[in-house]
Amino acid sequence: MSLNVASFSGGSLLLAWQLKDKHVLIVGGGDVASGRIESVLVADARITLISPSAGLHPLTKKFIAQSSRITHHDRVFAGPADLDSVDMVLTAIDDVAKSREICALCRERRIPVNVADIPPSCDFYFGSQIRSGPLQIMISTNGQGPKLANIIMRKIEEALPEHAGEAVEKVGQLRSKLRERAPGVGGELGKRRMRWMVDVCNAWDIDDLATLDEEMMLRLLDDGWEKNKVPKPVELGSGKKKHASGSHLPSASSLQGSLLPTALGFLTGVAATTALVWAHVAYVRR
Ligand SMILES: C[C@@]1(CC(=O)O)C2=NC(=C\c3[nH]c(c(CCC(=O)O)c3CC(=O)O)Cc3[nH]c(c(CC(=O)O)c3CCC(=O)O)/C=C3\N/C(=C\2)[C@@H](CCC(=O)O)[C@]3(C)CC(=O)O)/[C@H]1CCC(=O)O
Ligand SMILES: NC(=O)c1ccc[n+]([C@@H]2O[C@H](COP(=O)([O-])OP(=O)(O)OC[C@H]3O[C@@H](n4cnc5c(N)ncnc54)[C@H](O)[C@@H]3O)[C@@H](O)[C@H]2O)c1
Repeated sequence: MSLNVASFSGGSLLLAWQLKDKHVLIVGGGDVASGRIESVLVADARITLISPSAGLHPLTKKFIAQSSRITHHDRVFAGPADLDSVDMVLTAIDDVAKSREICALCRERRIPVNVADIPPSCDFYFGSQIRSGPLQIMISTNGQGPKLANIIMRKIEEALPEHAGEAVEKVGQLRSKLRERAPGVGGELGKRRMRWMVDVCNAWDIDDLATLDEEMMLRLLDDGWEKNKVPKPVELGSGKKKHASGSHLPSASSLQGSLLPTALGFLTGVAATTALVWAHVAYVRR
């Protein structure tokens, strides 16, 4: 097969950007900003939100009230000083000239910036998201069809194995236990560790991986890793157990119904929040 290097063009770099404890400035507090807050909170960033209180979306108000990681300034963007020690800027304001001005200030300072719905002022685009625990899927049309990204996301969501997120979580736990037994980076041990993990992932199907509990993981390591083989799920009792909950993958827009209540501790507000989320989702932007 020949390599067509000329076709390696016209896309964007897809990454899982690590924002933990980084400082993200969000300018604006409306409908679009509330979605940005959701995306950034789940990445454990610190958020400064600059937006007059009068224009805050109800969901934005809830986020401000319930997250200690958001600092809200009840005012408009004041200029370059607002960009001090900021790692990323997201603007979602109904003022195109001001948006472009903020973008220019960010670019002078080499701060990555996204200006909602103005592609030339974006260093990166948002996408349609599916999240289930550590499993994260982003659908991007590279600016060509955001609504289509949302439609394709729903189709992928339907096609995913029901317990994919749990399986990923369990594999993560198994890998960290394995690293305790076989620590270090690289070398022969590293190669053997990676080969064994690949074999486990190939030999076990996703639903079986999702049933791994503490005891099964220990047995898998004792009877598998230590003896350089991969026991079948049935040998460890998988397949006999039922999942505690038949969970369907939540989309990013239903995130408040799964991750954020735990993180923000607002169980009592779940019903109201869910209603807001649905209102947010149903909002027709054009
Ligand atoms: C995915 C999603 C993520 C998010 O924003 O969270 C997202 N837009 C979403 C929805 C949406 N946006 C628009 C509509 C109306 C229908 C339509 O126009 O198709 C709908 C549909 C709806 O609202 O239902 C209007 C729109 N959007 C942009 C422009 C400007 C332009 O195209 O020039 C215009 C036209 C303005 C005009 O006409 O004046 C630009 C961008 N929007 C992007 C992301 C980036 C590219 C992502 C990609 O290509 O995949 C990019 C480039 C920059 C950015 O904002 O990051 C989110 C769906 C989340 C979900 O629900 O799953
Ligand atoms: N939601 C939509 O229907 C939609 C669709 C396409 C494009 N957009 C674009 O996305 C952006 C945001 O949309 P939205 O629906 O969230 O708007 P919105 O009107 O609901 O919210 C705008 C927010 O920005 C704040 N704001 C305005 N000027 C500000 C400033 N100088 N400093 C700080 N805050 C300021 C307002 O107080 C408000 O909270 C706009 O550019 C809009 O044109 C929105």
